[in-house]
Amino acid sequence: MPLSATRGQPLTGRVRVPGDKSISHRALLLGLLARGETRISGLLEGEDVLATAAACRALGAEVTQDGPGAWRVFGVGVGALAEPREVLDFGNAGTGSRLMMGVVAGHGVTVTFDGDASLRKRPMRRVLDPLLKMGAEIVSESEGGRLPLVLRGNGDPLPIVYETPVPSAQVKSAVLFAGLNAAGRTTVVEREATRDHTERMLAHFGARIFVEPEGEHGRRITLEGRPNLKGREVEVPADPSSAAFPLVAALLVPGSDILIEGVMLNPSRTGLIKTLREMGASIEVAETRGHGGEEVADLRVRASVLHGVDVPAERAPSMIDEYPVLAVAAAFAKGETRMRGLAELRVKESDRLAAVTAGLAANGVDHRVEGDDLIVRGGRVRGGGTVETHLDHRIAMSFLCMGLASDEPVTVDDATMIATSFPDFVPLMTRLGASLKA
Ligand SMILES: O=C(O)C1=C[C@@H](OP(=O)(O)O)[C@@H](O)[C@H](O)C1
Ligand SMILES: C=C(OP(=O)(O)O)C(=O)O
Repeated sequence: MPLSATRGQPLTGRVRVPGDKSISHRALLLGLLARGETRISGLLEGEDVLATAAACRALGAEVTQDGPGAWRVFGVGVGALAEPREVLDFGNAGTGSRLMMGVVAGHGVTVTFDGDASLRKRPMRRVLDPLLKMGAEIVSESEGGRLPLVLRGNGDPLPIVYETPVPSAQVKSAVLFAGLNAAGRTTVVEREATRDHTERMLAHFGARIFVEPEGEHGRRITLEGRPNLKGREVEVPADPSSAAFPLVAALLVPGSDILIEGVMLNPSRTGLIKTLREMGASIEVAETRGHGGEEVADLRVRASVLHGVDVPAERAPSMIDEYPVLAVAAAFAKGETRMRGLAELRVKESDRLAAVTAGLAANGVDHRVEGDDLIVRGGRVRGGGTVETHLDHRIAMSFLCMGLASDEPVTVDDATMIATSFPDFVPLMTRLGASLKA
């Protein structure tokens, strides 16, 4: 399903983007692992999260939808998962599949994991390596530790101390979830702090978890095994990674002035806002308040003249999914933007470094890659190109934002994957005044 974006009127109005994807996956998983009822409001009903809901059902939870975003999970408790009869198909979702591998690894069940063509290409060894140390076994796997694979968990996993080799909240979370059923303390050390939603939610559900600083940018997280998790209420705040699209579009389309309501501002997720402000973006943060254990605020965004900046590598974990849309912003910024340390972009839903550079090239944007750095020379954007999305929602949405401000329209070859994380992207952007057409 191709989709094109055309330059038009300024974007105006007030919108609310859907619930945070990372928190939505975790709310369902903790619901499964807690005893009793977990009530979730604001759940992201994107395909990635719905796949996790189906997997939780297959492992024994009762998962029901009461209304839009309102879900209930009757969990089985740590140690009591049922062995699923069917293959767990996680579709496009790295987070759902990898976090669930952690859950399964700490239980005496054997589970087949699969996903779409994109997920089948993504590396799973980074998660499997620590899980094997904890006593899980790989019954079968595809080449290079990829899906489809069969994982046999261990009902008495070993508590380990694990230093993550790459900054990854998914790896950290998988180890902590496996450690839930271990008799003892599981510790994860990360040299660069990544999003901390798992830690916050484990504490919310009643686990004992301790977080200490480690080195200059890292953390040491220790979880006491075999907690008695109890069902809780979870309010999912609006996803800053989804807010990034209307936000950048409003900065780029002259005359725009929009308000994005209640966006989560967890510091482990706000690298994009910080960077855009350094570039000269007008982003006002108002009505800061608490919501579901997170800070949220309304963001007023006005069209701005941007200039290039140097984005340090240590900021990457706090904006890892936002580089495609930052590259689009950089294409319109005066001068050079250097984004450092983007190696992890190569193993997302697509090779995002390759997909972004191909999209920039197709639309006449001057850029180069040096090692793991992407350098974009911005200014006026010609547009007129067709961008291959490679089953990647963020590539699709980022380049549609480009087309809203470029001289010629920008087309993405396939917009279907947008439904994985932001099902109402097109109607929401259209309400703001964007011209998006099939
Ligand atoms: O834990 C999470 O919810 C996520 C962690 C990040 O992946 P990595 O752990 O691979 O960095 C991020 O890219 C992904 O969209 C969501
Ligand atoms: C990388 C992403 O998600 P996941 O790893 O869950 O597929 C993303 O949403 O940008």
